[in-house]
Amino acid sequence: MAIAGDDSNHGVDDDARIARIAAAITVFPGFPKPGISFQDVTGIFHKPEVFRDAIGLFVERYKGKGVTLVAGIEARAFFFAPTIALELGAKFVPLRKPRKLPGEVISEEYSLEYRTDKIEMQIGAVEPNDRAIIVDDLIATGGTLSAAIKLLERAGAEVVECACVIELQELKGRAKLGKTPVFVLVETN
Ligand SMILES: O=P(O)(O)OC[C@H]1O[C@H](OP(=O)(O)OP(=O)(O)O)[C@H](O)[C@@H]1O
Ligand SMILES: Nc1ncnc2[nH]cnc12
Repeated sequence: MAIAGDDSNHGVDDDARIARIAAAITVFPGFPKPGISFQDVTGIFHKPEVFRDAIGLFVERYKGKGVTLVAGIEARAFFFAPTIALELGAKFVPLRKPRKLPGEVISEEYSLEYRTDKIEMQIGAVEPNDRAIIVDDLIATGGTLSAAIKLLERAGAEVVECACVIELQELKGRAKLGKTPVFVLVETN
């Protein structure tokens, strides 16, 4: 597993934090079905210092950038996104699987590595001047984040960037996200 390189802000302390995060990720070959090597982030939460490393790297990147909304995609982004939002003083907006959110919602369908799915968002959650980041644990084909960007933009928000812990580079998911940049901590195949 390679450690994601970044631009000028990337320091020795960042490398140490990213190395601890990479070491806490476990790969499960053949889960949830043959041919998939599942990248499991739950080990990050078994070590509070590593959880702090991950939250710190995201918060340091977005502090002072005028981010007003942090969206997180069900389910695994929910481990990270509310804490990042709290630290940034931004609102957290959950993007959920179908029929989980009450009230008026908008939805987007998408296909991913091993199935198709749909995500929904409550429309009252977003205001026209919101500057959003979208958090997820992992970008694979990019289908999920692409649908998430569409939801936020349909509701009038500006999506500043997507932020993920892991990128599966071989699947070239970033190419699906158009002009929206992606910041990742750990790159792998
Ligand atoms: O880039 P993509 O190909 O779209 O794949 C990435 C998405 O797949 C996983 O979620 P999943 O839909 O498996 O949901 P879960 O977190 O509920 O298991 C992962 O947490 C991302 O959200
Ligand atoms: N290989 C993978 N590991 C974990 N989550 C995923 N979502 C899509 N592909 C995945």
